[in-house]
Amino acid sequence: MLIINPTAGRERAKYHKDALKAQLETMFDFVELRQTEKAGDATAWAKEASLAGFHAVFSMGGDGTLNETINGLAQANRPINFGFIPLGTVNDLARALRIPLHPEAAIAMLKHCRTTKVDIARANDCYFVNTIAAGIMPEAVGHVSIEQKTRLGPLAYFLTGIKALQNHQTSLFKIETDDGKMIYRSPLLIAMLTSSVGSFRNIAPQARVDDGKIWLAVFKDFTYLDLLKLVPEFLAGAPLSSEYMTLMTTTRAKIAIVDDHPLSTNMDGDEGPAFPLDLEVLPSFLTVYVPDTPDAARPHAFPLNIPGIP
Ligand SMILES: Nc1ncnc2c1ncn2[C@@H]1O[C@H](COP(=O)(O)OP(=O)(O)OP(=O)(O)O)[C@@H](O)[C@H]1O
Repeated sequence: MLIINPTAGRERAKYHKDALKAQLETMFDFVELRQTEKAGDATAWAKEASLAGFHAVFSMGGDGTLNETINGLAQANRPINFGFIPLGTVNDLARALRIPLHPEAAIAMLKHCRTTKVDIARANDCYFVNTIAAGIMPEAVGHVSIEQKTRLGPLAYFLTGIKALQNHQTSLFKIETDDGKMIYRSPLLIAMLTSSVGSFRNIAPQARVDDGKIWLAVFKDFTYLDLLKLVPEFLAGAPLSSEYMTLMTTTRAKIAIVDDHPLSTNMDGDEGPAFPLDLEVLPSFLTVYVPDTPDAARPHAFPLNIPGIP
């Protein structure tokens, strides 16, 4: 089954859907193409395909479409292959798996592909494949406009987030992991499964898509001087030091907000479930089509995130 979001990535799917279907017809006996009409379609159809015993589900769209499709596969909980053609602004999973960010190249990649295992995680009754984040920064990036995304690419999220961090709004988080209970006051908390977060690789560069771990970063409050020092280093690809965050790994986490200030979450780029969060990794749940090169699951070496350059 091929699920396409015709509105994703500034409606670019129409230019690529025929080539993708034709490529898939060389790989499978039968390809059913469906185009989403609303939120929830990709989840329902991926689940339907999985329960019906389809060999594979492919999706073409941004991170929202990817997340919806994965939720359908997780709800069905059957063995099935998964492939995707990125059309969005950030495309963290594609970056982490070295799937080309240009649709034509990603379709061509399917001529010489293999499958690899990828972890997903459950957050309450939803699933994610990249990140779940909470704090002033993810709340702000939820309001980035299509114009900003078009003009600046992933930098639109970064600049909006940095601006928001200057508000110094923090929350008191109670975190229970494999290592025990902790309390942190923090402006930003990110749980990650891959090394690519908002297209950057500085937070948990060691994370592997199949390491069976949730990487949890709890940030310290940033002063103006911290930001001045940090931003150029961050943009140049330097890993973030423990001076600015506590980084831990776990297979489960329960996270609650202790103070009264309500906070929403952002999951794979869209609004996520509400606190308290119950996180659990599902190791190697997905079997994903990736380039047939030995280093396919390694991160890109290129550290700078220049809009339009993968
Ligand atoms: N036909 C449709 N019309 C409007 N919205 C749709 C339609 N089909 C799906 N959607 C919704 O569009 C949302 C956004 O899609 P997606 O994130 O894939 O694209 P995008 O916003 O262009 O990508 P990015 O955020 O990475 O730039 C999805 O979460 C989905 O619920």
